[in-house]
Amino acid sequence: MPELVFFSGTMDCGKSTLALQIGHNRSARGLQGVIFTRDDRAGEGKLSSRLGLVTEAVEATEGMDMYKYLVDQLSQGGKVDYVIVDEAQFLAPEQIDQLARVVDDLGLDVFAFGITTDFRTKLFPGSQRLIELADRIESLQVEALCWCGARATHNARTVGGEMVVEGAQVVVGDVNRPAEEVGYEVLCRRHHLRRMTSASIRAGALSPDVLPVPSV
Ligand SMILES: Nc1ncnc2c1ncn2[C@@H]1O[C@H](COP(=O)(O)OP(=O)(O)O)[C@@H](O)[C@H]1O
Ligand SMILES: Cc1cn([C@H]2C[C@H](O)[C@@H](COP(=O)(O)O)O2)c(=O)[nH]c1=O
Repeated sequence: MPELVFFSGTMDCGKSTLALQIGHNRSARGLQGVIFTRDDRAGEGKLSSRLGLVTEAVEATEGMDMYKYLVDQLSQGGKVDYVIVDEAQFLAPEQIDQLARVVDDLGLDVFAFGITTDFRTKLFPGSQRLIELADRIESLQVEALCWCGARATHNARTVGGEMVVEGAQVVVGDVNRPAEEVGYEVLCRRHHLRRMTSASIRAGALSPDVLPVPSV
């Protein structure tokens, strides 16, 4: 049975890498996929992983009918065996509905990848709809870690190392950016709720929340 699968996790947990691996393994067996993405850091029409791999993709622009796009491909004689969607959190809920129709009416597997919540711990509309409609939700096995060593579950936005909790929901960016830039850091819930980033911990020096460092 074809499925709509949502691979979700924090930033930097390997979602795009897995998307590329799934595409590679299928194309190695002669299957042809359509890869969609939206607002990838590498630029329009790219799906990129921090491991250095990048592939061409179809930019899922605002208002694009993804079901119609695939029907058009098929009716023009194109071969489509599966669909990959990266940065799926940025899609509109209607586009997730279109992806569900791709599974149900066109019989194609759809593998969607995205972060669940934004820097304020609120669901992205696209992710919310995926949680509502997906046949399966998968957490990635390689877990990103908070500075304290616990599993990172939330995404923080930082400016000058300080966590911010106000601003636009969508600001394309990356982890490990220079302090003066807008950046992101993955944190455990405890430290997200306390607004404790790695930079604020360094600035605050000794804190009971910092892992003990063994003396050499
Ligand atoms: N230099 C590196 N060596 C090994 N693994 C790395 C390196 N840089 C990044 N990674 C791996 O890549 C992961 C991020 O992959 P990526 O697919 O870009 O994440 P996501 O799409 O979830 O944001 C990191 O969690 C880490 O496991
Ligand atoms: C938390 C959060 C993230 N974003 C942006 C930042 C990145 O461009 C992407 C996530 O990409 P990744 O491959 O999963 O690292 O989302 C945002 O716009 N708003 C946010 O709140």
